[in-house]
Amino acid sequence: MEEIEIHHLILFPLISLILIWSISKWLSKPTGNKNPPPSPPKLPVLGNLHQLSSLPHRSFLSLSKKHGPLMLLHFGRVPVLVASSADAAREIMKNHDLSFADRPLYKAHRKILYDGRDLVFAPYGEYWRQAKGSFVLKLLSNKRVQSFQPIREEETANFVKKIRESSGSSVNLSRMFFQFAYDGICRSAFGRKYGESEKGKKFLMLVTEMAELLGAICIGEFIPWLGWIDRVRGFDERLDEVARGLDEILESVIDERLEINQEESLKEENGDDFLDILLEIYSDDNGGDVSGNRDNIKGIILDVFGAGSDTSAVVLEWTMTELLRHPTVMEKLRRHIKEVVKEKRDISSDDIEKMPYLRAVIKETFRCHPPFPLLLPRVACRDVKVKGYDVAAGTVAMVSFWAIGRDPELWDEPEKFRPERFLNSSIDFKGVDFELIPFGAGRRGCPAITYSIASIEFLLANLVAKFEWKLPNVEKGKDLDMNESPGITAHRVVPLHALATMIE
Ligand code: HEM
Repeated sequence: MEEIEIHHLILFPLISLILIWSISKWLSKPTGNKNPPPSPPKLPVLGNLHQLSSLPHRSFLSLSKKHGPLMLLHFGRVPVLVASSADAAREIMKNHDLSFADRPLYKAHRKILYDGRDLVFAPYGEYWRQAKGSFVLKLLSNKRVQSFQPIREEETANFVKKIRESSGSSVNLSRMFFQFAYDGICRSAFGRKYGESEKGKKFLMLVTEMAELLGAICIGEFIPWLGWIDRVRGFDERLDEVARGLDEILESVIDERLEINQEESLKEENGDDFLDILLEIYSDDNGGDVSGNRDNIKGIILDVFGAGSDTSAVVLEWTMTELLRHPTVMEKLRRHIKEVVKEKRDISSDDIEKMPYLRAVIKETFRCHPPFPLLLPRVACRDVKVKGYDVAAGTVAMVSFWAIGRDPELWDEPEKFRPERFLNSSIDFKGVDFELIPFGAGRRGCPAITYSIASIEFLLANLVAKFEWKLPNVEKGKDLDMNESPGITAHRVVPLHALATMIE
């Protein structure tokens, strides 16, 4: 009896080891590509996952220095093409845009974003085409962006008031920027802020969690037989909870709105926010009934919050960080704004158009601190040849704008924050110049450039023109912590605190 038990003790682990080794050999066998892009050596099962830190854009940059601007990694069983130069980005997002027009749809996206019935993660096809068309022409047309100017003005005035009231004491600018961006999105999407209500607080918490979950690495996605780890560590449960919580709130917001819209007089008062426009778009085919399209409406509203609030806050946070570290740039920007505004008390949106130095400061912030260091992933929907290399259908493509912004072949002294580099340059961030693509490019490019830039520039111009800014005592004399946090968007790891004094 004892002999048999000892036998089992040795035999079972041995067989398991042989099994794991064979499976890993099978999983990591070459894909049959004739001429794949250069790859760092990979481990069985893990592929190159062990070479990624919690900040993958930094790991990609150092790997690309060894393996080149177009390299093929493996996240478990998933091949991942990483582009780290403007030239390689152009190949993916322009020359082969159609071949890379899909996005990977992981478990988190499927659960939270209604199986990709949003826009950001919608599979490329007819549904995506229609949703993108509506987004560009109806939700975010130039006319619509202009119609939001009163919201921008009010929210900026609220911000300025809060800073004035806390004059002389240190404020947490990172938190304030996030609230500012979230309130602006809430008003554009729902026509009102839900901020102080129970529903509002819960929604904000869930939206924050959603961003975290959508950016998290879920091991089962790359190594399916390790999927149980996601269950054991509670990831799957959190996904279910967040998806359920968001859905309940959005359902109640839609019901409320449908009720209000039945009362014609109240509908007028409410005006056309994103929700009204989406209800109109998605009821066209059904003679006023949206019941079959509720998931599309909810998915797109979640895109607006997911893609909209965090990103603008990150740009504001890093721009103020760099201005505080570079007082001469801050002073030059202040003089520039004053020259345009002259003796007027209030800055108008027309004034902003005449401030090229403000635009240059924001471009330089994008270059140094892109909100999405790796943009958003794409997927090859067919086999494709990129710069002579064979890339198989199903390969995930990641464009490292983080690396492009630091490329010494493109930028003189890339490590320096110098907005002047954009003053006599035609380089813009609209997706044509691949040196500067914080909003991506091509058919899956961001549809909200004008909308985002309008509120970012308006707030910044006001903050710089109306206040003198300083770092709190504790930060003086030592440089700020410039590290970014892990996750899909790159926040400051340490929130930015600053002191403001009103300029009379
Ligand atoms: C500073 C602010 C923002 C930045 C830096 C940014 C950046 C990006 C990037 C990098 C992409 C992927 C592009 C690609 O694959 O080529 C994207 C897509 C997208 N963004 Fe933005 N975004 C911002 C604000 C917003 C806002 C405010 C909204 C909504 C109101 C929004 C909605 C979207 C949508 C719907 C897509 C998906 C487009 C598609 O897949 O066809 N973004 N954004």
